[in-house]
Amino acid sequence: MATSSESQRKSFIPEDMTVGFIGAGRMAQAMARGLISTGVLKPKNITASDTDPIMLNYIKELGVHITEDNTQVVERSKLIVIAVKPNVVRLVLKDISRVMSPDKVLVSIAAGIPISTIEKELPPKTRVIRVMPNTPALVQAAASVLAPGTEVLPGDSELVQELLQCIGICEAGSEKLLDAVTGLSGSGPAYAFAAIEALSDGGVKMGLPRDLAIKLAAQTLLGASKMVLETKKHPGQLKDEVCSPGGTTITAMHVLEKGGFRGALIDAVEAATLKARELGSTN
Ligand SMILES: NC(=O)C1=CN([C@@H]2O[C@H](COP(=O)(O)OP(=O)(O)OC[C@H]3O[C@@H](n4cnc5c(N)ncnc54)[C@H](O)[C@@H]3O)[C@@H](O)[C@H]2O)C=CC1
Ligand SMILES: O=C(O)[C@@H]1CCC=N1
Repeated sequence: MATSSESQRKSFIPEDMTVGFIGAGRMAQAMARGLISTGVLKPKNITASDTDPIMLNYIKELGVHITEDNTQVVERSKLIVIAVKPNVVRLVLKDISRVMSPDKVLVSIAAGIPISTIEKELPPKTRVIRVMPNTPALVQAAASVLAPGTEVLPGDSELVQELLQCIGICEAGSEKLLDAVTGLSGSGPAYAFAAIEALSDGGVKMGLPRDLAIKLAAQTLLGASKMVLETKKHPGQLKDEVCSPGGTTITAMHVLEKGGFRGALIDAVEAATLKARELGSTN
């Protein structure tokens, strides 16, 4: 139950909040669907643009306004989310620069693209916030980190954080963290999906039906994640609590160690982080 101080906490999201997505692909669809299903945004207050009519048709199913004109998204929205691939960001910013005004907030979710690059393409005083979310936004389980630009006003970061907290967790951080956030939680759902698939392959190999194996693998990752978040115990301690002396789990952990399981995950996060940095310097 919410405490009285929580229920009285000021909301930064106005009743008539309007949000626009430039690029109506996977992330825009996940975020729009997540925000609509929590009830925090009305579909009529969302506008999405894309150069691909097929993507526009998908997102239209949510009841949002669609357009092929990126400037219309800006004109119709208080908060504009840049959700195109990193190599298209500059082009889009040039496209919308003449209609951006200081009463709007621009959020970029593009991997690697620094705030300074975004601010340079837009009129002075443009309020920019860079965010790294992830696809579980679709089911209100996103992990996001935001970093404010140089021109944000009091309340801007809080507004974006509150919106993102409607679809998961959102931490405020500094920009220097964002490439590593990309390598860990931005790309991380793919690592987890691969783990679920591989675990279920193991189950199938040992005789389980595929659908049961996938369900058990997914629920096991979900349950383990909830235990880390809710018990606040160190994951190493929780791992130890599963490992009975001389038992099945420690035997399997030995196999994982020999296979370089932890090293592979550390390498994966490092590689994705370095790639995010590279995207920032080449785009
Ligand atoms: N997919 C993911 O898990 C995550 C992606 N991101 C970032 O989000 C951004 C979008 O990624 P996705 O949604 O995966 O890509 P996507 O390819 O699914 O969507 C991008 C959309 O932009 C459209 N587009 C291309 N040029 C355009 C233009 N000039 N004007 C308007 N729309 C245009 C494309 O047709 C496409 O539908 C990227 O910058 C990525 O780094 C961030 C976090 C997670
Ligand atoms: O793979 C990518 O580049 C994007 C950024 C984070 C997740 N997907």
